[in-house]
Amino acid sequence: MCDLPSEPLQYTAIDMQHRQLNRTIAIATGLLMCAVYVLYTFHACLLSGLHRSLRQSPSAQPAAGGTTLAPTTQLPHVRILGSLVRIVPLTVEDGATAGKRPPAAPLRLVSPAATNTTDGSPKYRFLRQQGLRPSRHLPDALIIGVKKSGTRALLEFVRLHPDVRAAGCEVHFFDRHYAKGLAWYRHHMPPTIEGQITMEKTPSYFITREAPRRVRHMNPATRLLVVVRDPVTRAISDYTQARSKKRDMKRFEELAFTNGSAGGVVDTSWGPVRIGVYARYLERWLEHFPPAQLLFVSGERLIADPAVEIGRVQDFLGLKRVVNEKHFYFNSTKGFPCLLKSEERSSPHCLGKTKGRNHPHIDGAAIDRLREFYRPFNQKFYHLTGINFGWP
Ligand SMILES: Nc1ncnc2c1ncn2[C@@H]1O[C@H](COP(=O)(O)OS(=O)(=O)O)[C@@H](OP(=O)(O)O)[C@H]1O
Repeated sequence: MCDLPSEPLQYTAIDMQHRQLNRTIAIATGLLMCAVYVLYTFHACLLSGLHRSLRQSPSAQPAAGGTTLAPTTQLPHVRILGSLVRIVPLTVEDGATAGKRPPAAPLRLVSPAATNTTDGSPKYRFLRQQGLRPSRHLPDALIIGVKKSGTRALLEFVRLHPDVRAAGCEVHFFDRHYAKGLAWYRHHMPPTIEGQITMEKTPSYFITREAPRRVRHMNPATRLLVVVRDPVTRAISDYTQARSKKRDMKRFEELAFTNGSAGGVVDTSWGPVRIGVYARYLERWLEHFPPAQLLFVSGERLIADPAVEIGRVQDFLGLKRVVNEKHFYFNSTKGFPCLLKSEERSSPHCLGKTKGRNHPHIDGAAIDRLREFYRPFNQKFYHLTGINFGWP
């Protein structure tokens, strides 16, 4: 056990009293600060609640309607296709609540021939919420042909334009389904909003005898796009497609010439050969449409320089040049221009595998003979169109 001096013992007792006092003061200060904080928070809540109820009071509501949305005048406006559009929050669903909204003025003058879409996809719901009423219209422009010349590429490229909407598949109205009537045809068109043009492509229209008259009957102002390609490569492409469906097909040379070889007469009754006599079909179209209503697109240039051809197409359709070289890249594996993105896909992609097939080897003499056969028809076609396509 150790002995401690008495003075140090006395000092420790005083020190403990001081410490006790300090602790009491610290606790009291803490309590005071808490009380001040609680009072402040309560006050702030009270003020913001008052402010909210003032904003929701009837005098602050828009005159028409009585919607729970912010007053109409406070909604942001944006310009879409040259029209001022009120932006309504997307969270408001169609139905009872939306029905209370003040009616938005339709921006499209819907023609009596148009059918309102019932498409419930988010895109159209969004447009309806903006007061835009998408509706289906008969085509303003048609890609009428020519089969295997690049018609799909042309359609996919031109529909990159935001003001173009196109039927995805070939509708075959003017050749196979004409009896079903224009209402049937219109129903196959995509919904559009004001300022957008409707397009469709069916390459067999070009060679359908009744098609020019029927298209004119639908609308004499219809713009017609014709993609053309060297008729010899077109014939081989046509044959390649047919052969892909029928494995035991005869060789190209056997079908293209009456005696089965290049030494014989060109068999113009065979579809792949006959279709390449473009001038013959064009003359029929020119009986019903003025030349200014037709645009001829080079299938070769559509591959070599798609932006240039699409530039011409946009001008012809009266569209701003939006689709340009920035939309394309050349895919060296495929050997064709492909798209960086499209309406359907946001990643780079090429046309399907049925476009840009490998062609079978065709005897050189057969090709020469076919070139010779087409030459006068090509000249006539150049004369009718005023364009020298430069086919060999
Ligand atoms: N970018 C691009 N990608 C792939 N293919 C392209 C492209 N541009 C033009 N082409 C050429 O289009 C040819 C097919 O023509 P169509 O689309 O008119 O064919 S169809 O009539 O609709 O069946 C197709 O013919 P084939 O090469 O014989 O397959 C192509 O040569």
